[in-house]
Amino acid sequence: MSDLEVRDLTRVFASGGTSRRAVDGISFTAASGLLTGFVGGNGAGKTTTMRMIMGVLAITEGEVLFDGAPVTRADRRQFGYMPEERGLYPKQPVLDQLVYLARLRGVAAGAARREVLEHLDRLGLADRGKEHVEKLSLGNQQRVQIVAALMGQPKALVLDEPFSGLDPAAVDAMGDLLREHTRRGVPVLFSSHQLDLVERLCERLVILGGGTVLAGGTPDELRSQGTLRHRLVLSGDAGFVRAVPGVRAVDVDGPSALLELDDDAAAARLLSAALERGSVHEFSPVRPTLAQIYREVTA
Ligand SMILES: Nc1ncnc2c1ncn2[C@@H]1O[C@H](COP(=O)(O)OP(=O)(O)OP(=O)(O)O)[C@@H](O)[C@H]1O
Repeated sequence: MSDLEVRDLTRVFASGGTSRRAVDGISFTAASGLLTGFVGGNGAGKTTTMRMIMGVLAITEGEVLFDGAPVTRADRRQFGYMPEERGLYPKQPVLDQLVYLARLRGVAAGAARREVLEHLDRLGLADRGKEHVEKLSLGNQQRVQIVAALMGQPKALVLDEPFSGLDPAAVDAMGDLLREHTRRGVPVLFSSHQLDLVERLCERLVILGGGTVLAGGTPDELRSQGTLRHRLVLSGDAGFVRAVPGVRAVDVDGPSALLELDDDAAAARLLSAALERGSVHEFSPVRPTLAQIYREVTA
């Protein structure tokens, strides 16, 4: 079991006499064999954290552990990394670059070629190997970047926005590929702004805001911390709910309303007011979505 762990990690950027704590004492674990989603608004500190994990940016304070020990340069060479700035050579053929990268990770020549061709095929790029990277569409360049990070059976994956710009078929292919790595026991940490996708794929989540960890856990754990809402569906118009004490209308649309209730007494008031006006078709709790949790913790 090789967890990737960050402990009290801090990065301060100093310039022109001012300093800014872009990452401020964060701790979390990307556990072995699990997909951990790293989410947070623009400027939350995700890229800075990933760069410190990979050693491309110096750590101001704190540490990164791999398999329980401080991460070494040799460990990092075995990590698959997809940096925000990407970094393939635009004027070189796709296949040559990927084989070269796989060889750098210690894969023998024949095996490297086979591995690259298989991955290109799975991401729908089987016939593009001879093309220069710059000739590909942005989405296809992104696919090539993904292949670059996955070569050579990496021991951990750190992927900055790997899903951005991918079409739904590529998202599915990518999800399947990442699962194959978690099945080998590899920790996978990836950042994303697509909460629906994170909710669908991840076993764990870390929500970052202003350089600190705002919340973390499994999607179910996070949902259970969120505000429970109720859906009310009536025979007539539901607009009256706005005037019921202890009831907050999140959304009212004709006979249907999504509500937050202060307590049981508010629920009782709401139901009796509804029944006075006609029949109640539905009154049920609504599980919070990850998007709702995200809005609550980052508010
Ligand atoms: N080299 C740098 N010098 C100074 N400030 C920086 C530098 N790199 C990042 N920052 C600042 O650190 C903060 C965190 O940025 P970071 O790129 O880590 O956020 P992010 O969560 O990845 O955002 P996004 O979702 O927009 O990519 C921002 O305020 C950013 O301006």
